[in-house]
Amino acid sequence: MSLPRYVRLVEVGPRDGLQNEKQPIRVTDKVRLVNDLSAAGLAYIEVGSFVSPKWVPQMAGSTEVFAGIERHPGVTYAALTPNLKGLQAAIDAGVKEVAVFAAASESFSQRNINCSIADSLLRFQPVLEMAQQRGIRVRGYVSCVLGCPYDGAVSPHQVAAVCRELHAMGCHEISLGDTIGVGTAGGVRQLIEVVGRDVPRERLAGHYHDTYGQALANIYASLLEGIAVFDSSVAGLGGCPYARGATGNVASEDVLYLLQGLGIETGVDLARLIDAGSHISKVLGRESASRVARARAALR
Ligand SMILES: CC(C)(COP(=O)([O-])OP(=O)([O-])OC[C@H]1O[C@@H](n2cnc3c(N)ncnc32)[C@H](O)[C@@H]1OP(=O)([O-])[O-])[C@@H](O)C(=O)NCCC(=O)NCCSC(=O)C[C@@](C)(O)CC(=O)[O-]
Repeated sequence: MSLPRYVRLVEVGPRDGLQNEKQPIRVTDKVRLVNDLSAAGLAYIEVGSFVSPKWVPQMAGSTEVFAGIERHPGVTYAALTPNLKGLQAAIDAGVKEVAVFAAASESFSQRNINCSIADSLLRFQPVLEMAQQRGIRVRGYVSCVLGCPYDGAVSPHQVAAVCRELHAMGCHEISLGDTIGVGTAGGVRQLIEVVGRDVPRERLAGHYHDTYGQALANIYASLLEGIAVFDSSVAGLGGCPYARGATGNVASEDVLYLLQGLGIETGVDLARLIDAGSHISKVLGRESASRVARARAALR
């Protein structure tokens, strides 16, 4: 299969990246990050999530973040909403695209959203219905598509079953989450081959954490399988609060460098993206996890 000419990058740094931070991060710093990312040309930014503050305290200020950001035409500013309460808060904050999040493994589902996979799908049904009535698009996530921190191996058929349900419910896109970054290129190709029988490949996205250093290889493998949407996190921010030892998503700068090398368009400016990552890394008091950002910094 030939490579796509254009790839859409879904920037998840402000949400997936920051949700795991223990230190308080000011709303103004989160707002600055989102604005820097849209200035860099990212057309899809996951700004925050409307979840229980007892479960993920760092996302508690999402309403304030949405109120503070500049909203540019053509840019999607999205949020996670696990239930109707979350959706209502997102609507009140003027959010136009939300995401529901399921898992392919039972234990992760219980730890992350306190219910079974089947119950989570039942809970998402009214979220999808209300969102559709309000003209809000819904993305679906499936976690642990290549392995679970509690249950171990996860079969592609388990993943396909959850993806099929989310797609049938009306999710316009399903993001395949390698939550603990254990996947390899071979496993990714097999996964897409199986899931692609139930959900068209143009409706799938890759969401790869870099815990085992495989994320870029997994993206390349996905490109070869016809996937053209990837989630990534500026400066490689992140980790998952319900997956011990998980690192951040693959760094957006590194993905962009890969795609530029393949001649694939994204609309994102690498220098401005590196600046955005450098600023938030300073705020957090640590070095960027992006290899490209570090290499460029060493040249200065
Ligand atoms: C789903 C629940 C709420 C169930 O949690 P629960 O305790 O079963 O829910 P509940 O309905 O019994 O409510 C308990 C309390 O939470 C409140 N509550 C209930 N809902 C909300 C809401 N939306 N916003 C704010 N508050 C809420 C509710 O009002 C109540 O408050 P109380 O009466 O005790 O004061 C909880 O488990 C939760 O919030 N989980 C979120 C976990 C999370 O955000 N994880 C990270 C995102 S997933 C991820 O990162 C993976 C991904 C997507 O990136 C892909 C990958 O890499 O795998």
